[in-house]
Amino acid sequence: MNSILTSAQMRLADQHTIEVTSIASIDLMEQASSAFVTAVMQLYPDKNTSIVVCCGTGNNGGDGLAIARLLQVRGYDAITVWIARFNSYESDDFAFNLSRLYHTPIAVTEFFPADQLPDIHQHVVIDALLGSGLNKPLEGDWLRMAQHINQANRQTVAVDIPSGLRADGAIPEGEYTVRAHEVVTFQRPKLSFFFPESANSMDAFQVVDIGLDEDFIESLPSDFGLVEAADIQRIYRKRKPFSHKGTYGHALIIAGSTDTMGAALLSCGASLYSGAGLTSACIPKEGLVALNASHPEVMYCSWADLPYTWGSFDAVGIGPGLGKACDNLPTILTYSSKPLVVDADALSFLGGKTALLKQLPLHSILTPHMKEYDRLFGPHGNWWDRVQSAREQAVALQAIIVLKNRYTFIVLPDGTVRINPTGNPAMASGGMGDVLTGMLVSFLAQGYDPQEAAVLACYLHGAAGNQLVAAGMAVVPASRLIAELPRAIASVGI
Ligand SMILES: NC(=O)C1=CN([C@@H]2O[C@H](COP(=O)(O)OP(=O)(O)OC[C@H]3O[C@@H](n4cnc5c(N)ncnc54)[C@H](OP(=O)(O)O)[C@@H]3O)[C@@H](O)[C@H]2O)[C@H](O)CC1
Ligand SMILES: [K+]
Repeated sequence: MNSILTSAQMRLADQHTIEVTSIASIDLMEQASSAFVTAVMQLYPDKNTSIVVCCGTGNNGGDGLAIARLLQVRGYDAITVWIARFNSYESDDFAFNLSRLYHTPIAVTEFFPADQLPDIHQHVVIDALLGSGLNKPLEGDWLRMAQHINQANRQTVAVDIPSGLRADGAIPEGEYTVRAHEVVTFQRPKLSFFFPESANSMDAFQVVDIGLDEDFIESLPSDFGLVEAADIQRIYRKRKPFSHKGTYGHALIIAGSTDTMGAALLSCGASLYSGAGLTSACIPKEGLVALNASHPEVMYCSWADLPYTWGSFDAVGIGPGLGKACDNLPTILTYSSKPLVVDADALSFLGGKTALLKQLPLHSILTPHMKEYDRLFGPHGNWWDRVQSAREQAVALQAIIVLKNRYTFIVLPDGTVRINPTGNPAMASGGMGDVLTGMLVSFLAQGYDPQEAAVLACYLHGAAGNQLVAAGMAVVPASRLIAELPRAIASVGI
């Protein structure tokens, strides 16, 4: 897992690296700028590409100056530098890099408050106005400069972070930032990149290694970690020789109603294709023909039989398309406790029912999307507040809250958050949540502990979608995703 640092911690890592490795801060800036330039050269290999580097006067601007020089050294001839001299501040490394720039043929123009800004006719804008040192919203000349860059509508690449975007904390609605097509960020992604509000500021990001001390970074306490393929390799247990269906557990999906049987079928299919030894469906009887036709391997269990068969299940998922049958949830919670996944209608049913929420088995997995989350725990004005609230709720309920989004936040009972990196917009369609629920139940039934099951299911769900996109699919329907799950699992280990 890659821990994600606050901007204050990033500064610490910066200082620590300078002290321990005795690298001078100007050389660290050079390393960062060089890594940025390598990324830009891949994005725009044509050395005739005209580029304007817009610099502030702090270290983000210092990076910008070094980037301009290094681009020129590597053969890019159409480089222009703009400097925003909107206050008297200059960092030492900015000043040093400016003196170096004067030994190059690069044209430098300085802009002072209220100066008119010329049209941007270059193909690419490199945004090095403000970085992780941002401490207030853009206003005055800074705001005008950011608007000018955005209005030019050029390919924009931000250094470390789009100017005006905060690295962590709530992103207020309507906060103005430079809008970057690509962010080349240093050493670690910034926390705000994973929050939906950042979509106004950037399309994509890539992380470049600038040589900060990794051991030190990983030793810093962090509440947020980015799940990596290595975590999945560590969690996933290969199927054993001489194993049989009993080895991989019995999953029960309680889902579906007359009008929403599809949700139940998707969950059952996902459980099956994620490797549960047995999957049973507690669905209305009128769904049986469809169940047998779509997943003949899945067994049927009636509501009436549930109290008697309950002991045979290793994990239970409840909610997809369940509708009015959610009224049975309080009764189900009186049965012996089992690893439980609560989704969709069952989550809405639990909204405001604090006593019932507290009756959920320890380390149950709740899988709300934004609206379901707010129905459960009250409205939230932004994603930062929602995630902070989920951290409190996960601790209070000793539950795992899988807050679904482009980057799903897996909030653990100790209040820490794992961010899932996999998934893509081709997967943005109905039924994906039902698939995730089936996967979660399947992994619980197979004996993964709830935290492992949550990380594994979220990662492989997105990985399957990524595989289909890589294979040429522009849209990934949920039923197609199910069929891809075995291949996503195989990519971890057979
Ligand atoms: N470890 C690393 O990741 C490295 C990062 N590098 C680069 O350094 C920047 C961070 O540089 P820093 O000098 O700390 O800060 P900025 O350049 O982002 O900002 C400079 C000053 O700007 C002022 N400020 C803050 N907010 C605003 C605003 N809204 N409007 C105007 N001015 C603003 C603030 O000064 P004040 O006096 O106003 O408080 C800042 O100090 C990082 O992003 C990387 O690009 C290194 O190059 C390598 C190591
Ligand atoms: K920037």
